[in-house]
Amino acid sequence: MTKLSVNINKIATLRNSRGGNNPDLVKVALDCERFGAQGITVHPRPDERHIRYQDVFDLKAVIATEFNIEGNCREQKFVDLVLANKPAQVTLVPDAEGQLTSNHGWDTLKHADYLKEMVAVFKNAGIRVSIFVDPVIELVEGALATGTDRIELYTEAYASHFHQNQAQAIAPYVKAAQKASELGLGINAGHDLDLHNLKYFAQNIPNLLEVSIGHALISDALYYGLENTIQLYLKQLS
Ligand SMILES: CC(=O)[C@@H](O)[C@H](O)COP(=O)(O)O
Ligand SMILES: NCC(=O)COP(=O)(O)O
Repeated sequence: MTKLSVNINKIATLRNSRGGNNPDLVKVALDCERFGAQGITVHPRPDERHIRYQDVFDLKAVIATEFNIEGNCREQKFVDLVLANKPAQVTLVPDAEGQLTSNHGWDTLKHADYLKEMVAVFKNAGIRVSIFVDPVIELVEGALATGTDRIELYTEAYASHFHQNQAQAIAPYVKAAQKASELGLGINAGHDLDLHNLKYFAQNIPNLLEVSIGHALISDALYYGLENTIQLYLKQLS
């Protein structure tokens, strides 16, 4: 079964736009769980433009499903935040300073020693680790050498090519996932997954453990409502 983790960054973006507590991030997270989401994902960024560091503490205190914190482990503040909260999973993303959104995975070969060190820091604290990677066989092999439990396949390229040629768009992901499975790595995926492209992805990627979805899901909720939207996404995964 593939778990749906709802990324609630966009709820925090909306809240922050007026400075108050509407919408209430913690309430939305609890509602996502109540409506069937099997996890909550946040991706705090150093400028706290959406998720604030305090949000992570507030969420950790109440979340009953899987809590996944994504971010840049080169920021000491991020490392401290994760270690203080001990989520079920940390996803290491190589964010550049000030970037709009995540736009690449880790070069697990070039940064092998550094990643090995960071994976050990989190695993020693009992936190499952996932490394964000592009769908490239050599990078999946590089991930194995870091000691990570899982990889998260960066799906932007799949999503952007899906409407032109589905088979071509998914081909590198199938190969990367087959390699990961062969090596015993767990497989997550995310970025720009939506109601159009999710089913095909989930049907074609072997052993897909989890998808984290934010932007499209929260946008769809404007039309369908949050409860219906979560059900629609779960249906794509069933
Ligand atoms: C790693 C990933 O693909 C998502 O977490 C994405 O980066 C969301 O971050 P933003 O909401 O800041 O775009
Ligand atoms: N890890 C990907 C994620 O959490 C959500 O990305 P997106 O759906 O907002 O593109």
